[in-house]
Amino acid sequence: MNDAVDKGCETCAFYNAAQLKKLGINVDSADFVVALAGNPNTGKSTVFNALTGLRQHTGNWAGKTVTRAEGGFLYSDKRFKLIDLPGTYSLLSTSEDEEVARNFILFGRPDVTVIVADAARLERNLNLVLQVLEITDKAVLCLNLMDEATRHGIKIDERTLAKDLGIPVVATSARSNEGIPELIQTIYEVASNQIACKPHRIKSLPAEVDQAVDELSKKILKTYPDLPNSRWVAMRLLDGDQQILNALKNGDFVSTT
Ligand SMILES: Nc1nc2c(ncn2[C@@H]2O[C@H](COP(=O)(O)OP(=O)(O)OP(=O)(O)O)[C@@H](O)[C@H]2O)c(=O)[nH]1
Ligand SMILES: [Mg+2]
Repeated sequence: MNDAVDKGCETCAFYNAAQLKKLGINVDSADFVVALAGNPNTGKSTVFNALTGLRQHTGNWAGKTVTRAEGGFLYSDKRFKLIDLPGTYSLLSTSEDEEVARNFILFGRPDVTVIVADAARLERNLNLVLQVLEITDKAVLCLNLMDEATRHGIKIDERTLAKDLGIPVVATSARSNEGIPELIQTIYEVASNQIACKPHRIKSLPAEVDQAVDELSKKILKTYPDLPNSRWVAMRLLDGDQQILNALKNGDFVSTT
């Protein structure tokens, strides 16, 4: 299909092309795949439109009633494919929307996941941010609706937030295009590994649970050595997550070169 596949390029989207195809995304013409996640009504589609302009189309996720929008943009000679995920408050897969969003981040392994958060209601948005960071290590927090936050007298220390979360934070007011050029530049830098993310992960588990997660995680890594989130997968298995169990059985975690 492409040279990159033959070379087994581990840094670009082609590496995972077959898995993405299974999820209904054709990445034949993309260098990087970017997912847009976030709580409902945080401006994901507005950010998506600002990034992709008219280069987009919509359909449904395979076998689901959930709509899917995908589009693209070109930056620094690289082609970015963007997927607008359904808005969710969590990734525990208790609804079709959550299942779609989680499966895409987990099995589609986008090069970058942009989490769009409402800057005026940051605290309630952080739950999803932390869940996404348990699954993927390449992410950008887009603090959208900054104009609304400012109007309410809310100030956010973006630097400290970025340091605490371990990922870059970009403030935007997507409706008026503010911050969008900075967001594009940051997506590019994370995709091309110029910015290294060190996402915050839960560390304070009770000792026994921690040990069980550790042991199971090591076993998972033996079978799937390139899995970036084996501890998260181990935690879900210990929690009796049937979907994750099935995914392990079906080999959905294998990157398909
Ligand atoms: N003031 C202001 N309004 C915004 C901004 N971004 C988006 N909006 C508005 O917020 C509303 C929701 O935006 P959407 O882009 O549909 O949000 P969404 O996250 O895609 O929503 P769902 O897909 O339903 O989860 C719309 O009325 C937008 O015009 C912004 O930066 N500032
Ligand atoms: Mg939307």
